[in-house]
Amino acid sequence: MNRLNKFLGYLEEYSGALITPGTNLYYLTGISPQATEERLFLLVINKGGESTLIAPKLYENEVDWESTIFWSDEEDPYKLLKKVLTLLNLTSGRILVEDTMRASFLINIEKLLRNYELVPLSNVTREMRMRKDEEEIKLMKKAAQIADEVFYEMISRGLDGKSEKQVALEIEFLIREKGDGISFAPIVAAGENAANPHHTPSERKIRRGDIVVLDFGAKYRGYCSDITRTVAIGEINEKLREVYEVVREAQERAFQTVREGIRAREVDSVAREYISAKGYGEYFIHRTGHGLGLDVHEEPYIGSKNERVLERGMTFTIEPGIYISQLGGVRIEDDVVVEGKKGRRLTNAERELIKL
Ligand SMILES: CSCC[C@H](N)C(=O)N1CCC[C@H]1C(=O)O
Repeated sequence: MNRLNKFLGYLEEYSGALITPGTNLYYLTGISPQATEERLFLLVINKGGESTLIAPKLYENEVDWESTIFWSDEEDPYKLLKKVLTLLNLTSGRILVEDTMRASFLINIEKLLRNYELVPLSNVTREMRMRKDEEEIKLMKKAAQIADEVFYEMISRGLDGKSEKQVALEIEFLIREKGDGISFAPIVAAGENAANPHHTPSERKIRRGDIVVLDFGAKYRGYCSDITRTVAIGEINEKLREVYEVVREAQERAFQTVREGIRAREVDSVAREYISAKGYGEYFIHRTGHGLGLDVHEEPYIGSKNERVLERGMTFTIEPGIYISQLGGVRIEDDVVVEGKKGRRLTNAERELIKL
């Protein structure tokens, strides 16, 4: 059964859906147009499966959908939408709306949907997308392999003397060469900057004695990888060496607990309890991981409150970290898939501390 038909199966309590471009539209239809932020590009679908795509004329040669109305810059797309809603018998009820739809579109659309209750589309797609099939896992494995390769290429080139920004650019270039794009802007955080989990790469030069956090991911046919490795430039301070081993062991223990039937929060608590027992609990300031797929952050989140029971085919990261202001930080992250009684790592780059 194709994904759109499967989606229709979930629409019992809804009249239909309004879907703008993004990972849900791609997942359901394969349509993934670029640069649609400004002009309305909208798939309207009713629970019977009838649909019309309203798309800017700029995409005429690119988009191939059974029923499409192209609109030119001189036209008002909302007048077209009004007609389409009537044609598809979408006049009242509950309608699913893409969560990431721009407010400027939503404000205009709401005026046409006064009798509707708008419901986030993710209420349905979250459930569909959380369990990956074999084909999706193959694509994620490929995205993960690219991340591993880029890591090894970067450490063989060396980091000493380069700025964080330069390293981030090199990572991005390598990813774009090998895959389809980056999952997110690479994080390169050296020395004291490694204490900021989402550090923006700066002009700071990497030098001997630094610890360096490298966090990046590749996209392959839409699917993301996300890897973090922390390396040492020469000899690093003893405390950071200790912190590194605590994080490495916490990551390993959390990974070893992954299996079908366990709750997401239980994986989080294994990493968290270990780090706390070693005296660093207050420095582990984020969840242990997040689901990964077409989006770099999606369900299942591996956090202390998530009661979600893990199932075969779910994919997520395991990435505990310890961050100490003024000193630095360590994070080690792998992408993992649940395979029955155990998990399998999709990223496999060395986890022992690498000294460059
Ligand atoms: C999408 S930007 C952050 C990417 C990074 N790999 C990441 O997911 N995290 C870094 C700190 C924890 C974790 C997060 O939950 O943001």
